[in-house]
Amino acid sequence: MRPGGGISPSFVAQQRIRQLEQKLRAKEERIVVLETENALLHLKLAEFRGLIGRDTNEVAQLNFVHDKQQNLCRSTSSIIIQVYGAIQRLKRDLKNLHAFALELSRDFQHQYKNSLYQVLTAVQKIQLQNEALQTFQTKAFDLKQSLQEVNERYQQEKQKRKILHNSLIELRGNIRVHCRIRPLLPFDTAFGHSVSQDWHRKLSEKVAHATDDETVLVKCNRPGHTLINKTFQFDRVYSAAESQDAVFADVAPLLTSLLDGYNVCIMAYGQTGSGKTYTMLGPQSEDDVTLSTEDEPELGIIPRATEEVFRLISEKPPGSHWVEVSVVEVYNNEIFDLLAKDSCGRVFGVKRDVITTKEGKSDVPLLTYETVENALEFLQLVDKGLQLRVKHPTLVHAHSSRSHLVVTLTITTKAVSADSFAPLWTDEQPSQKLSKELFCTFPQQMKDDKLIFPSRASSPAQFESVEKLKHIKTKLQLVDLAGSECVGMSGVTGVALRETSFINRSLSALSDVLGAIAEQRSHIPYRNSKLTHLLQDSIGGNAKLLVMLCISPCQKYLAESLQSLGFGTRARQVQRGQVKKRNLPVSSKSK
Ligand SMILES: Nc1ncnc2c1ncn2[C@@H]1O[C@H](COP(=O)(O)OP(=O)(O)OP(=O)(O)O)[C@@H](O)[C@H]1O
Repeated sequence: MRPGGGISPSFVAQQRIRQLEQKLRAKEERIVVLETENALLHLKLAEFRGLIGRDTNEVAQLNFVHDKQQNLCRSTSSIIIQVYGAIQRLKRDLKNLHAFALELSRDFQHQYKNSLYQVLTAVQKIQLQNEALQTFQTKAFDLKQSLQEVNERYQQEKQKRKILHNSLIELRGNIRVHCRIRPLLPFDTAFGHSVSQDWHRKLSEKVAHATDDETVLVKCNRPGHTLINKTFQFDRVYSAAESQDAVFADVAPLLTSLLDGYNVCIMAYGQTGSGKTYTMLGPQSEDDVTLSTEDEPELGIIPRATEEVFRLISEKPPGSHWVEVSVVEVYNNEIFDLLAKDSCGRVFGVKRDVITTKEGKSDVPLLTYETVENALEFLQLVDKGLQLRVKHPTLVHAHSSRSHLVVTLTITTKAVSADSFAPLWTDEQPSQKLSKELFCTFPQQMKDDKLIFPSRASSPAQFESVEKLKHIKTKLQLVDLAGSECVGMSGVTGVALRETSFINRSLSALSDVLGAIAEQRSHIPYRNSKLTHLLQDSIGGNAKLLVMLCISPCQKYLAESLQSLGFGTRARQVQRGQVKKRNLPVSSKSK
């Protein structure tokens, strides 16, 4: 301190120095502390560095792991994204599916309802139908019963019809004569130059007329004689205008008799060129004898009758009837089989003979019979036969048939036990129907011929053997006779004259047979000619004969026409007796 009390500068400086020194010491202490702390920190730093060194590895490892995890994370998240996408899609699909399922379910329910409704409607319908069915069944039963009654009545009526039909035919006569006057044709007016105009006119004049359905008027105006009108009565007379249809309409009922068990013969008689072949077969052209079904309205009796026979058979039980055909010509009193074939299958006329069997029937041994199923097959066969038929030109016309043509249809009917049919039509076997049919058709024969067997055939085989036992045969003989003529008119000489002589002789034998039948002579001279011998079963007491007289209308043929009308009148006088049905069943082999 400074005397006077004031503080010297040195003191202050000292003070200051001391303070500074104190500060310095404090700083140094602080430095020591800090250095210590620094050393400690270095230590710690070293320690930490060591630690850091270790941690760096760990960090590297961790980094590696981290990277890996990050990679994993990345791939996982892409998978997650994919899975998410898939889930989204799945969700969408599921949603669609659900919607679809809902739709389906709605549809199903709708359909189910519809089906249920339909089933219910169907059930209702079925119930209604069942009721209707029951009503129908009741009605059917009633109808069945009335049908049965109607059937029974039908059978009775059928029997009555047959009886009436046959009575009618019998009333008309078992030998019926029809007369057909053909139109005037160009060859009727063809004369040589030697004939004067006057004669020409006279000879062409029409002298035969149909005055009504049963009468022929002939104006006989012969030179040097007074005019006489002659009338002839027949069962039916056809004028020139009448068609083949009209002619056949009167023939057809005879065919019903054929299936009723009678032999039937239809023959055309008349002079050369009078229309016999036209009436029996139909028109035939110059060089073709073919029977054509195309020209139907013109077809003659033979094709029409065959058609009708097959139609009638079609109404019978199937297989109960069959038809065989033979075609023969009688030429110069010899029989020729026109269906016989040579080894190459060609047809050629083979001479045959006619005999009388033990049963008194006529038979032609070795004659060819062809089974036919229909009219067409028949026509084809007849056509073949016709190609062989002998024809020569005469003064009357160019295609005169010089032989008698006999076409025979043999109808065989199976005869079976009559007691083998059931009482009802329904549920019966065809064979039973057949036996019933046969019993209705041939009641008398089946009884007379003891075709009713003691007991019902118990097995089909037995029945079959029974069926094979008996056959009933009936014959339809269709005859186109050769022309009856005066030798002068036909203008023939030599071989042709001999033919004409044979023709006339056989026609005269036919007339004699009809005359003997008319006079009820005990002996009928069937065997006087091959023609009558051949036709024996179809003319006479047990058969129905239709003679179709064919007449040329003009004066030129007056003599021949009168001769034919005389023949017809004689045939018509044959006593009209009861005809017996054929009652002898014959074995199928005897032909
Ligand atoms: N009703 C008729 N209508 C039309 N033409 C007919 C008639 N009748 C016969 N004819 C014709 O007269 C000609 C002679 O007839 P057809 O050949 O049938 O006589 P035919 O009596 O059989 O003679 P033949 O005995 O000489 O064989 C034939 O051309 C035939 O077509």
